[in-house]
Amino acid sequence: MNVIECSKLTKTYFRKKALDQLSFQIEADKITGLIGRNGAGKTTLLKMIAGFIKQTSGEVKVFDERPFDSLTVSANSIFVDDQMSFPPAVPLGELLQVAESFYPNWDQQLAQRLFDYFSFDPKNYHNRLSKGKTSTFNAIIGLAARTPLTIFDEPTTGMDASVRTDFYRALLKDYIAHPRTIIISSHHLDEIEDLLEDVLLIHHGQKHLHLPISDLKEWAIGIQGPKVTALEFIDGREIIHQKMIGSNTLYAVVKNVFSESTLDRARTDGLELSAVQASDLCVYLTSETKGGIDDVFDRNEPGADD
Ligand SMILES: Nc1ncnc2c1ncn2[C@@H]1O[C@H](COP(=O)(O)OP(=O)(O)OP(=O)(O)O)[C@@H](O)[C@H]1O
Repeated sequence: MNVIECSKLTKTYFRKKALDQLSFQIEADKITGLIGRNGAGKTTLLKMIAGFIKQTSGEVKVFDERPFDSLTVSANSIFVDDQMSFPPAVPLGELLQVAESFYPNWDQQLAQRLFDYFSFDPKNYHNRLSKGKTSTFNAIIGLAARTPLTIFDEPTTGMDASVRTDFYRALLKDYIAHPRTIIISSHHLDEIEDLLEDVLLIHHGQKHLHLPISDLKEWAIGIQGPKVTALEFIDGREIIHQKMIGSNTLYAVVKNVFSESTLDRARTDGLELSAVQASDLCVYLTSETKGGIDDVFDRNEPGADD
């Protein structure tokens, strides 16, 4: 069963397309990573799924309903980000109690254990928390709510490395015990790839790839060797990424559509073949063609050559 179905979903802000004809489905009880560069449209998409904003055109269905203003969707989902707001006068300890009345599947014991583990003071207030602590508290709410659809938009903003690791581990453990549909957006696929079943990669508001993480790991292949041999081997293929190593060795990434015998021949010809990390592949696929950061510094001053 699909929990989310998007068809030609488009969102335009002041004539600029934040989402452009996005079509995909997300099955129930899967963890999907929504990956994309800054401004790719991740938050816009997630807010539309949560029913916070309306599309310009196309269709989005969540639990078979249009999510905007849908009671079903709001009762069965939670949207966790660093902007979550809570009543400012209610201390954190009481917020956990109040949350219980909002979410039918709320696990008070889990919430309290995580609250204590991360050393929250029940008498403190949400608007006095540091950035990382705010994200951690919000993540606790998101986990303990156990809503059928849980949306985490960059949930680890501000968390330090060990808290991020703990959070992802808690998420995985709770998901295994209580499977539900989870979408988690991030720029850092490497941090979350062990959690994920599927990856949805978006770029400039468009779907780039939507596939199981296991397929993504085999989607491309790295080819390294003498420049002429490597170029001959990948002739006619779309080069996703390339760099020279020294003056004569080329490393190139291309889509892995080769047969085993073709790959064997490449090895015999002296080419080294390697897997491409899923996170690196996403970076290559969404890189902007404006050179590297070094070009900003290496470029001559305007008019210097005049
Ligand atoms: N309320 C708004 N008004 C105008 N433009 C907006 C608004 N919200 C988002 N945008 C634009 O839509 C595009 C997508 O933004 P969005 O926040 O969805 O991207 P994102 O992938 O979540 O980015 P990031 O990773 O930086 O958080 C951007 O160009 C952004 O400037």
